[in-house]
Amino acid sequence: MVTTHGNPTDPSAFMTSFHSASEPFIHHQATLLDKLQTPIWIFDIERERMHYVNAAAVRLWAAETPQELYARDFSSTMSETSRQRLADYLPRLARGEVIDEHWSFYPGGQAISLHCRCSPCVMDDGRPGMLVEGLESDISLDASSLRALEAVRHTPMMVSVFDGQGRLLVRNAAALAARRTLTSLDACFAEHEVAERLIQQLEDAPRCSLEAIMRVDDSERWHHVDLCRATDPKTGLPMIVMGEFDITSRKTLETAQLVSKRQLEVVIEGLDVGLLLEDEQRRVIVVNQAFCDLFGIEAPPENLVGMDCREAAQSAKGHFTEPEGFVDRIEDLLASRRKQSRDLLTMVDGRFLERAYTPLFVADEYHGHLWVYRDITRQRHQEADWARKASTDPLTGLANRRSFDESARRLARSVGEEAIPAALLMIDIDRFKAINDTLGHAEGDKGLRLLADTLRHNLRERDLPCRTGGEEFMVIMPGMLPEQAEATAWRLLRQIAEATIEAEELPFHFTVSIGVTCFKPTDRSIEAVTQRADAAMYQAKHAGRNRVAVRW
Ligand SMILES: Nc1nc2c(ncn2[C@@H]2O[C@H](COP(=O)(O)OP(=O)(O)OP(=O)(O)O)[C@@H](O)[C@H]2O)c(=O)[nH]1
Repeated sequence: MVTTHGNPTDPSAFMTSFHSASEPFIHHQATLLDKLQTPIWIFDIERERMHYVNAAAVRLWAAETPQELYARDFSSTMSETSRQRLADYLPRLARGEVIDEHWSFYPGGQAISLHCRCSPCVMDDGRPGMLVEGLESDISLDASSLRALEAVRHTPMMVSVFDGQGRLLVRNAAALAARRTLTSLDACFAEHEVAERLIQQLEDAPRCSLEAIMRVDDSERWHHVDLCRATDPKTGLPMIVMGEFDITSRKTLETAQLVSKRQLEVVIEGLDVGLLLEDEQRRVIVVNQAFCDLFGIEAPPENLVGMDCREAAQSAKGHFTEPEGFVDRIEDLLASRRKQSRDLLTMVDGRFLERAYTPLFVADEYHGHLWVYRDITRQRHQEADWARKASTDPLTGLANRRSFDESARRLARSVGEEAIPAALLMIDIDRFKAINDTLGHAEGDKGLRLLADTLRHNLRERDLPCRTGGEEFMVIMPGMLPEQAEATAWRLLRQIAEATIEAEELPFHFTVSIGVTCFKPTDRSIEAVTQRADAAMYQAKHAGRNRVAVRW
């Protein structure tokens, strides 16, 4: 009927012996197999059918006769894990491998764990079959032990058992699937000497756990590894039981998080803005070096983590020109919570800080707030410089036409609203063309600068002298009554006439004509007042120059 061969690595030899055997001898062999106490059977894995079963094996399935088992449809009763195990066997048996594993049987409710040696064989129709010998029969286990055994067998955790020296004794399906070939504990670890260290460690402690890079069939993976010391119940020899599960995805995620956290720290440290992150209790979560530098804090930023920001604000308020305003504004912003905002802070040492407040919400839940402080002193100075340049005449340094227009408009408005007096002078150099033509343009410029200096040094602080055209100047005089304005005009006229310009060839003098007027509440525009000043100035020109004329 069926024959197995002695050398499982050579299935063809088995076929030869089968065909050369005589019928009676085979029959005799079958009878002999029934006499054995060792359960033996041949299973057709592909069809999930029993192909042969000896008398000792029949009882494992609680059957009365072999025929009963030959007729049985195992596919309907077989568990998915058992089917998977058998499917794994197929290629291994085809390679001629002999597989030693435990299987559980439940004849009549009794639990039996049997050490099965599974060898390849060829069945009558030439297809591959699996010959099983139950090597240790009748190991009766109580139900809970068996359940534990089954759990170990089917768990996705990789369970391997080694002897005291780390040589592999047995392992479950998951451990087998991870590493097809394995002989020692040492071969499990990617790093050398880890196994040796762990074996030593287990001499002092009953168990240990670690996360390690492990070698599996095709690659290296991160595993969580639990090792414990045990004793073989049969031999009394020490054993090491290792349980492993794959944590590669978690480790990859952790590494990515670690990298991005570090990157974030580097970015925060690299920022030249002071950054302070507070939690909802107003405790420091993150602060950078730039923040410490801005406030002259000598301690390293990490020392500030956990600090109470309310107290810190109180002790920092002295840095600001408006200390109470600094603290009150913080409280206002925190009370508003949802609004982002920017403030300008002026420091007592002359610096300007811009402070940005950003409340932090995660999924609509308030998680504290971020303060970003930026030193904008240079920017402010630059802006002031640009503004000054935009409103200053480069030759004389006096306010230019644009600045004159703005100031005159402002003054005209307040004269209209508050009825305060204000005067305007228009000053024009007499016969300036002749100066340019005879002495040259550069000498003419000296005359313009001298006139500017004379105005700058002989007017009140609140008066605004402007160069509004080539050789035309205006003076805005807030609070000045008409007669005072006229007197001032005559004084200036004399001072200008007396001034000497140190020219290259010969020192020279020049005179000016001045028109005087005042701002009136009835003026509809600044053009109205400038036209009056202009008319007065031309009046002075026509009257012979070097004089003051008024037009009220
Ligand atoms: N050097 C110099 N001359 C200027 C500048 N801007 C205007 N001028 C000159 O100022 C002169 C103005 O001449 P005019 O408008 O004819 O009047 P004026 O010669 O002063 O005679 P009156 O105003 O009638 O007394 C012109 O020669 C211009 O070239 C400047 O920035 N520098």
